[in-house]
Amino acid sequence: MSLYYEAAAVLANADKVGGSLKSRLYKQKDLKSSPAQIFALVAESSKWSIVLRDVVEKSGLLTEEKKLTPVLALLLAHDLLLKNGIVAPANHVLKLAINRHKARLQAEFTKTRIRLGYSTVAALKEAVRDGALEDSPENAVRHPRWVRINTLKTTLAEQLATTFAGYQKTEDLAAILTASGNAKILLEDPHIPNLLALPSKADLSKSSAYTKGQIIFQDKASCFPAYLLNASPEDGDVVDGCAAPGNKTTHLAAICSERSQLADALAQGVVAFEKDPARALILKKMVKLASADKLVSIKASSDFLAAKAGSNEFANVGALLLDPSCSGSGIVGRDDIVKLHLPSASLSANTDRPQSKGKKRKREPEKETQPDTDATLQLETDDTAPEETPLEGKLAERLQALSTFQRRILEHAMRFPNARKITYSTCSIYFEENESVVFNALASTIAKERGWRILKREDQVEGMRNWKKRGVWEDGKMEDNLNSEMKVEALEGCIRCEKATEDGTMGFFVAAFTRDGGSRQDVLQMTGAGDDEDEEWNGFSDAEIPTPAPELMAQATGKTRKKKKKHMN
Ligand SMILES: C[S@@+](CC[C@H](N)C(=O)[O-])C[C@H]1O[C@@H](n2cnc3c(N)ncnc32)[C@H](O)[C@@H]1O
Repeated sequence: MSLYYEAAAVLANADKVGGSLKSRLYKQKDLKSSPAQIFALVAESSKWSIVLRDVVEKSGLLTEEKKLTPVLALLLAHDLLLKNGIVAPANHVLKLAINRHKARLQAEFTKTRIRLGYSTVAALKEAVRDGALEDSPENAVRHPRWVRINTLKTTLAEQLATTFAGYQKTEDLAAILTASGNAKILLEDPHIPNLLALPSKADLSKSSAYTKGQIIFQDKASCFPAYLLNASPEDGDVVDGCAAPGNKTTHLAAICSERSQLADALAQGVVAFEKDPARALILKKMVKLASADKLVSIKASSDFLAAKAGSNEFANVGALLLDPSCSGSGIVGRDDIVKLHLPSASLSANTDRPQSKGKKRKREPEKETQPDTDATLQLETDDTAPEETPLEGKLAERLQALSTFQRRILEHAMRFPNARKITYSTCSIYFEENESVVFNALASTIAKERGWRILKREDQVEGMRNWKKRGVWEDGKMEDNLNSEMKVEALEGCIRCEKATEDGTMGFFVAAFTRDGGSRQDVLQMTGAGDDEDEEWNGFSDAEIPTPAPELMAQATGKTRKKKKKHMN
């Protein structure tokens, strides 16, 4: 076997040896290539994969060379474009395949380099070496610094005239993505009101607007749920079921406050549940810093699943935002992993990536050498523990536990008798935690009894309606006895964000649910059955709860502000 086939097989974990890249390599006794050579190829290709993915896709290589898998294409493109060529005899099938596309690949490589803003190959190499293109917190190219203007304390106009005075406005996110950290350039987001994009290295943490809670660092995708929920004064109170550290809670409060001012109505209350006591403290600080404590009532150390939906306490709840614990797979990755951004055959040549609108993800026949159905293949480089369970097995079990919990949360929200709006979101890229939870919840007894349905794209607030990336379907992940028209409509209603793309977002998923009003008496009668079912739930492992981003913790644990009077209506 050639170096490339061997590397692809190790990545695919075809022999099911499990463990990290290094342990997989050193357990293979019959490798023709040296483990060090394979390791170097994989590690180097992984660093370049964010660039090479686009090059391979745009070249049309995968469409034309059916023998190549995404992993093989990436490894070969790496050696062809960045090394001294393919390590294989002249008539080797892989060498012949990649060499047929040499000119096109080189041209696409040049175009990608220029698009990324590097005038020379040496400059691009330096950026790749420094990890400047990766979707890490240090990312200089793919992830802007998103800044939400906290309208509970200030206005966009005020901030543009003060904190951002002298900044040049652009409508081109690419300009933000490629700007240096100290460039005074900003973009007013076209989808989310009161949201700005700045260069990723822009440091506003010492600005008075930040320390006063007038601006909040919040990823664009994370602003989708509160905006999509679109709660208005006539909806009554709003529940945030899984609230800490509180970004979405304070966003909700800001939206509710604005709407009530516009409607000249009393602002509705926001009830924020947080099960974890330590995180509830962070939530309290965040809410106070944002001056949301006038609207938000915090249920600290409270399990949302234990809330009696039919009780008088929640009789005025008309909308719920659910952002439960998830795998966090959409969040920026760790440093001790090799991460290959895989090209997709379906996105090859002349298609914008990624495009998933209501379509099945393509599974190529070479599935064997493509171990991960996601666009990114991640693998630890080193084993820190002697455990050797295959990663895929662990992941599948974890996803199963998470999706069961997430579905419980969502179905519990559907029991609130006067609720008419729900959003469900995760910062996960996995179908199991996203579309699968949505479809399973829609098929539940409670959803059918109460008439819950997905909020159609055409009925969503403008910015969300205009967002292009929608739900995806993955074959074989759940029973598919769905009416195809409804399935397409539901997927179209779901919203996805991908990380490390030109959109500048983290990996994220959100869907909204709605239902028409029924008689209040009817729905109250139904509530009893639902509450019994809730009691079976025995909680969820805290180990699954992702920790908040350091910047959030810093903001939350900063100086406390003067306490304002809290009230709920
Ligand atoms: C993904 S985080 C929420 C992030 C938050 N929405 C934000 O934007 O800042 C999930 C939170 O839900 C909490 N949680 C998990 N299960 C819960 C439950 N049953 N009831 C209340 N909170 C829960 C976790 O402790 C965690 O703080």
